Amino acid sequence: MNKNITKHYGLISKEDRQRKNGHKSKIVWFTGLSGSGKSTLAVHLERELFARGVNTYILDGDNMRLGLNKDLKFSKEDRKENIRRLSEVGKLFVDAGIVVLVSAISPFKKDRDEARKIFKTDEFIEVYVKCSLHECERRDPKGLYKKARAGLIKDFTGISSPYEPPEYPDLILETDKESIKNMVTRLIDYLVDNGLFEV
Ligand SMILES: Nc1ncnc2c1ncn2[C@@H]1O[C@H](COP(=O)(O)OS(=O)(=O)O)[C@@H](OP(=O)(O)O)[C@H]1O
Ligand SMILES: Nc1ncnc2c1ncn2[C@@H]1O[C@H](COP(=O)(O)OP(=O)(O)O)[C@@H](O)[C@H]1O
Repeated sequence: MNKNITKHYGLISKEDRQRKNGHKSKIVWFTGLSGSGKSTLAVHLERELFARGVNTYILDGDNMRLGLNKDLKFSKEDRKENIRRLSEVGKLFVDAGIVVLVSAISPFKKDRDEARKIFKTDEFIEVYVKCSLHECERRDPKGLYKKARAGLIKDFTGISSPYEPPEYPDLILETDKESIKNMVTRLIDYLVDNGLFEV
């Protein structure tokens, strides 16, 4: 921390923005294996929230790695930095009054816990997108498991790099057992029951 840096405060607060928007701002953090269904759930949840007048934005690991995070690879250190940046960008969105949906493998518990720490308790919702490796590999929507098994991708999560499941996620969605529609309904119910529209 540079002691010569001073924080500046605006005249409009996060709470002012939430009141104007008619909803709280939150970060919904989807974690799970590649192919578990994080992006699919995020886009379907966004559509349902949008239909209810909620201001949303998706931060997708893959997409962020095409821009802001293009200097990062998949070592443990780079994944840590990836998650740190996603959480910091997510915090800016939450400050701006948005419900931000993060879709990132985020395989390490410590990195997810660090991300959670920079938010208020009820702002950060960890969603474990649970799906067996066998099923993710069967889906293989981008053909990456096939490449990883052939040794063409190093440090591939689930194959040659670990995934640490969350111990106490706020929600568990089992995408090899439940329909997308049901899971999105559960997500919306969770958000509403936890005060999304109470501003
Ligand atoms: N080695 C390796 N391991 C895992 N994933 C890989 C790898 N190389 C490329 N990809 C593609 O990158 C996407 C994961 O990026 P993330 O930013 O979500 O990863 S992480 O949170 O930093 O672990 C991931 O996207 P999803 O399949 O949507 O999860 C893959 O498309
Ligand atoms: N119940 C389900 N929930 C989410 N995705 C599912 C489900 N059933 C099948 N799928 C499919 O699994 C794949 C998941 O891919 P994706 O959403 O890109 O995962 P991730 O973002 O975790 O890598 C998609 O092709 C999706 O259509």
